[in-house]
Amino acid sequence: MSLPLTEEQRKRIEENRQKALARRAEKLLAEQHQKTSLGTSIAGNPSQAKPGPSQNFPRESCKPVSHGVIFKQQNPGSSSNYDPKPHNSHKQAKGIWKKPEEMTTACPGHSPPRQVALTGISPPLAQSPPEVSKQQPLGYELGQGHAQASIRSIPFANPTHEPLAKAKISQETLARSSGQPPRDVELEAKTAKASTLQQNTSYIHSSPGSVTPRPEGRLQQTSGSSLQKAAVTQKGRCVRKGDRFQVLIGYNAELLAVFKSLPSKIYDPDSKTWNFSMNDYSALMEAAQSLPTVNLQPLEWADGSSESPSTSSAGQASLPSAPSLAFVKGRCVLISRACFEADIGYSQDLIAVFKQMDSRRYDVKTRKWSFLLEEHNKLITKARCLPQVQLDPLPKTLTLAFASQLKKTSLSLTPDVPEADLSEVDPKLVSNLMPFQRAGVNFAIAKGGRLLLADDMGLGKTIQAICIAAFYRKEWPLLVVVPSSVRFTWEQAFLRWLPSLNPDCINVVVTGKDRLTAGLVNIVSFDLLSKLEKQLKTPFKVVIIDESHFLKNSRTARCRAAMPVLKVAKRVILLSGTPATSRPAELYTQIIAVRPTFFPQFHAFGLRYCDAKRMPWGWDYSGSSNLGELKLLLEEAVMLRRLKSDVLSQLPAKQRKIVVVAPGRISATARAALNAAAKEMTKDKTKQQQKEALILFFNRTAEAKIPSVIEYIMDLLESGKEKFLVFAHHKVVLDAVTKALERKVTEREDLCQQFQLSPRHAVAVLSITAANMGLTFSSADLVVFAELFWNPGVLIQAEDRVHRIGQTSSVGIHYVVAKGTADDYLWPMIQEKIKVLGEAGLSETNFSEMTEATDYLYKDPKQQQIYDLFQKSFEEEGNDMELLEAAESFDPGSASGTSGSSSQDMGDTLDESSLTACTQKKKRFEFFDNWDSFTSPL
Ligand SMILES: Nc1ncnc2c1ncn2[C@@H]1O[C@H](COP(=O)(O)OP(=O)(O)OP(=O)(O)O)[C@@H](O)[C@H]1O
Repeated sequence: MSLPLTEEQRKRIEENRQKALARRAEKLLAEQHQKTSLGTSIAGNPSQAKPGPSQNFPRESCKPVSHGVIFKQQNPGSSSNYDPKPHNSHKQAKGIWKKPEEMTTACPGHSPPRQVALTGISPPLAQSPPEVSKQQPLGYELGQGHAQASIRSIPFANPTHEPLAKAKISQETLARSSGQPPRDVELEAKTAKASTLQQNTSYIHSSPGSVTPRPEGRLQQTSGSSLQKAAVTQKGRCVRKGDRFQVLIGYNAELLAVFKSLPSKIYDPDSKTWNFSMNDYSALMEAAQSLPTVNLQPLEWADGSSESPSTSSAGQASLPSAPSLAFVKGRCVLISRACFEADIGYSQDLIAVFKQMDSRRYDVKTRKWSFLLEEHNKLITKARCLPQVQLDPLPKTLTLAFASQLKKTSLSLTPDVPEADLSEVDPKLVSNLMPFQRAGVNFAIAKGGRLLLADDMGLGKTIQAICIAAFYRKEWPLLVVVPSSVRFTWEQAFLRWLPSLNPDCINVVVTGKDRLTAGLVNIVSFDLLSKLEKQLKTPFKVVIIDESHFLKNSRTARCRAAMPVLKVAKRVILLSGTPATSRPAELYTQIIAVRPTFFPQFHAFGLRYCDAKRMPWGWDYSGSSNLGELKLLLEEAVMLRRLKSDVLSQLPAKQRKIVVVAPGRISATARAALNAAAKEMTKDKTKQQQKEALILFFNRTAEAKIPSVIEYIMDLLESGKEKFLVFAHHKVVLDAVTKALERKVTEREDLCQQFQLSPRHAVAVLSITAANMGLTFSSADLVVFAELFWNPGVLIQAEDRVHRIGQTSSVGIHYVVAKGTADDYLWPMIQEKIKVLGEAGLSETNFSEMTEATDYLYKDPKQQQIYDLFQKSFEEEGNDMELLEAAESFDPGSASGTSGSSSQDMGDTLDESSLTACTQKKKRFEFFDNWDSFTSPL
């Protein structure tokens, strides 16, 4: 418990205080003489008075960045606020600050900081606009003085709250510039004295006249050294209180007057303490420093560091004669293509500099100043002349990326992209490009063939990538790195869009023994690339990476294999609908793959965009910060992203895609079984025997496709496809997919770490025949058919579970087909039937025009025989049920492979009323793992 002061002690305190005040008044007077003579010339600085061309400022350019989310922000709150974390620490930032190359300019028009401060009609709060200054109750100058400046506290607008004796001349100078009358220093000194003696002020007093300091504010008896702040100093400290801070200190009348003058003051009668918003922090610390009887420790941060050495108790030791060491630091942040803002605390000197910028603009809401990029270097040069201010410039990467804006050569809000000359590219491809796809190709070519094409799913990244690569055809051989399950789909796309390309020139790498450079177009999976990369003697000049977010983790074998290839390539075309699924750190490898000179060190990127935090175990880069700026940088120099909603008018309602799965995934046993079944069909047999052979072939197809189907679904999940339906009709396929997804759900926690899978993932596994009607899944926009069905009407009905009223997006429909299986016959049969229906005006759908493999039809006579058998068998009345039953009961383990126990009700379609029952119906209708998310969009 603290003891009350004795009469003797109080007398001595008051004497010391009076002495200190007198010394300060003297010093201020002497100093102010000096200031007035220097300050007058600067006061007339015309740049300050004129409003500046801020009206010319492109308004929209300062709009916050909106659509096109490329990742989900983890801690959005951290992005815009002043960030006192390690990277901003005084020590570290100072290192940057002192860099010789950044100090080259000899500070044109350099004037001592105190002069700038005196001329500025700065508002009392860091980010207040000039107009506000007159209304603010706190009128003292928050000096950023250096060694000669000494204390420059200027009187309060409200004299009853003046905590300090004021220097008359300083006062006059400020009053002149702010249009206020000069004040009387002596009178104010008296007022200050009176206010100090107001012992009945209710603060943390227990009784009038007796100070009962809190433990933190225990009165101290000092040694009386001349270097000490005052004979008796009241110690206190600032502590965080939510987004505000609280001051823990004993009673001090002067400090109390300061408290009362701060706009954000709140007194908490319970704790008997005052708290303030962070906006008032610098002002309070500044004022507290100039009080000889107060020793206020700055806020402590989580890492135990103080905010600024200037506000440490050591910094106060030499008061009152020592200068204020207050230090404000902050950084420039890009807010649009054309402008940046200063994210920094209050400094009157700095505001004076801001006011010298012609393009200055003040945002009353954010309380931040912003400027055109062309004034960036000017502002930084001037700010560097202020010893108490550290305003970090935009990172070099940004100044390089926005060089044209910095040099004032372009102020447009969107980059100008010239039309590329595509006369050398196959006309079939060029004429089929949708307008936005053409714009994508133009963008890529304007960027020298290096970009991350991050269009939404299904917008045709493949056709654009092929077109971009074809533009650089003279630089081929081309390397295309893709997820394993889509290697053959890419082959089909090249065949479709580049008829000029000889099919033999396409090399799809299927095993670790194949050559990576055998073709003019070489298509390889990520995993095989890591095995074969050593084969590369001469580098590929043109490289496409599909699903480039597979490279997001630099420690994976995929990434380690691909990055060196990309580093030496001249053209790098990255494709991904989801370049990052959860955090900006995932973008780093893709950014440097496109622009190797950007952020050569990950740490610098992490500090700026990943909210990097130092932890006991190292740095944590899992957060996010400055996302608006990151988006601007990406859009300017790295990435092009359009959402479906942006280009919906150009898209068909349904986009069908045939996914040709790898024949290599079909096991030797399954292949043998398939071949045997196919042979049976061509033998001269009875109708019934032929039908049985067909059923067997059909069933073996299902079995053979299982690994490829599962691989494709897993790739979709890893590619960030969040919600989709999978249709199949063989029980074995439904079971296998269900099982694989169940495993995935169980493994989710591991997978979340491995692939950063979204918790929003939801997959519905449905039987084509049991769930093709009556249900609505319009919150999904992707349907995968793991198997084909001979009746296109049933397929279209199944497609329409997603494509129906309520669906506002274009729907992607992927048909998984495997060469050398029943799909070879089913697919052409479906196309044929659709065509007939279309001609009769019964169907609007044209499968063949909408899909890659238009020539997916085998014309050898034996195959024609099988095809005819398919047509016959599947068209005959009553055969549907027989085939379905066979599909349901197919047991791959059984010798014949044609039958098992015909168990469940087949072919029954579902309506809404039976929905609940169906969700229970195992193997027919499975959801992974969020049924509700399909019916009510997330
Ligand atoms: N201009 C076009 N003309 C005809 N078909 C097109 C065109 N653009 C895209 N398509 C078709 O749309 C479907 C989807 O295209 P693609 O697979 O390239 O999309 P994507 O952007 O790569 O999607 P994802 O991210 O899902 O892989 C394909 O079947 C493709 O052939």
